[in-house]
Amino acid sequence: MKAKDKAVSTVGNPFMSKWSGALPDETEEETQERLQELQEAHKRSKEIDEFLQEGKRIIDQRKRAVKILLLGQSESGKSSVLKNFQLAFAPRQFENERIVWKTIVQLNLIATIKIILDALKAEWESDSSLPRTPLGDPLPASPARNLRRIRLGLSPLFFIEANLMKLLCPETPDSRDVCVRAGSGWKALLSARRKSSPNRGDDLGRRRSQVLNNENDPTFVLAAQRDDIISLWSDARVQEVLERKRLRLENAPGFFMDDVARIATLDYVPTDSDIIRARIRTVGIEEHHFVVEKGADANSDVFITDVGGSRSQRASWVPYFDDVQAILFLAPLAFNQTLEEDPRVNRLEDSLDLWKEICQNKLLAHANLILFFNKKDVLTATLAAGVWVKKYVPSYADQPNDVIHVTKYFKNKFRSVHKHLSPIPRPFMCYETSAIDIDSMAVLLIGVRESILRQHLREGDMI
Ligand SMILES: Nc1nc2c(ncn2[C@@H]2O[C@H](COP(=O)(O)OP(=O)(O)OP(=O)(O)O)[C@@H](O)[C@H]2O)c(=O)[nH]1
Ligand SMILES: [Mg+2]
Repeated sequence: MKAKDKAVSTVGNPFMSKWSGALPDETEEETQERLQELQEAHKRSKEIDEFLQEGKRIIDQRKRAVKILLLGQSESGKSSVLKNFQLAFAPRQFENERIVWKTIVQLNLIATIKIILDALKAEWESDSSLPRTPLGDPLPASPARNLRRIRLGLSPLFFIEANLMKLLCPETPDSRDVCVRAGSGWKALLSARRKSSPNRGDDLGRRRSQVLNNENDPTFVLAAQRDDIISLWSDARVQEVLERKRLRLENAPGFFMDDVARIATLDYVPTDSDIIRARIRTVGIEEHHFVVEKGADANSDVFITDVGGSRSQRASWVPYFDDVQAILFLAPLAFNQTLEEDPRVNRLEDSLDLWKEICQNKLLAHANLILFFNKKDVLTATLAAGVWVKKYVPSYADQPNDVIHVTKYFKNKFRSVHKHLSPIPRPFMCYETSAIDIDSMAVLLIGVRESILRQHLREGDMI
């Protein structure tokens, strides 16, 4: 073959175009060989450039990654803040999980219905003082009979609930709340309900095929009993019983009784607000990763670790203190509430004690601590209902019983702990939040992420 037949292309290679001419004393064949080598060297150099570019991109992405640990007592709002993060930064991922939350909202609704029916049963069916019919029914029969009819109609729901709870929380199927063990694949389990069943032989596959079963779907029974549920909740006698028993269900997490007309339908799809308000107790520790989907920081990573906040779970937080840039500590200003796991302990006192432990923990000496005084809406409603802070916190004495003064009082307590117990000085960052206010949370979380990132980059001397 003649040398010019295999002439090497010089297009796109600056060296080649410069050196493509023949050198003195060089045969045409030698010229072509030299050009071939140059071409290969250029290709390798391009590959190295691309490799370095990719490496730089990955390092940049890592540098812009934000790692957050959510801490706080149970029901403080950690998982709700996590959902707000997802909604603000990864709305497509949030959208994909919408179907999962349908079942959780339904389970929350069923749990409340059960509480109401149990309260009524105790009130209306165990009254031995009521005269009885020859068949043993108490008289007057109408409320009790009506209640029994409603309960009968709803009874399939309780089987479904029990089945779902067994599948979702196999370790604590009798728990009052829906609780899910971190890493158990519960989202995959529920999202598969309306998809075809993947034929997996493992535990998740087996549980999936059980959940996939239409008999485990509360939608049909809820839709069929919708009117009864609505009339149950709007019945003045029912409200009177709940009031007398001090069952303030409206203030409980996962309360959806005011939304039954919308939720108990065949085509119900949870809204963003439903999802944020849905209650699931976290058991264990779950690490979440999502990629920012839009904006200047698109494609950067966010890692959020969510923990179970009840007292028995707090010892398991420690291994996660190692590799964290910032801690978001949730402290609801629930001055008049007690812990569910220990009703002798005031929630706010517990939050302050926990805050002390976190502030003085040497492993966390360099972590940014960001305090969220959460459930501000609940505080506002509690004070508006005329509940006096000094009744629960005597040291508050006769200071004004309004949101501004109460918040300031507790903020000062948390600030003082932070100042005196932090092993090394660090700024006190604190925000008043209501995790159910999605729009305000989005604005706040964008700012919080930005400030964590800036601090992280500054510490690493990267800006
Ligand atoms: N009204 C109101 N409800 C809130 C707020 N923040 C959270 N909640 C609700 O409170 C309940 C508990 O919130 P979660 O986020 O599950 O609490 P958590 O801290 O993750 O609790 P554990 O998983 O048990 O540790 C949920 O039903 C939330 O919707 C808030 O600011 N206002
Ligand atoms: Mg949680």
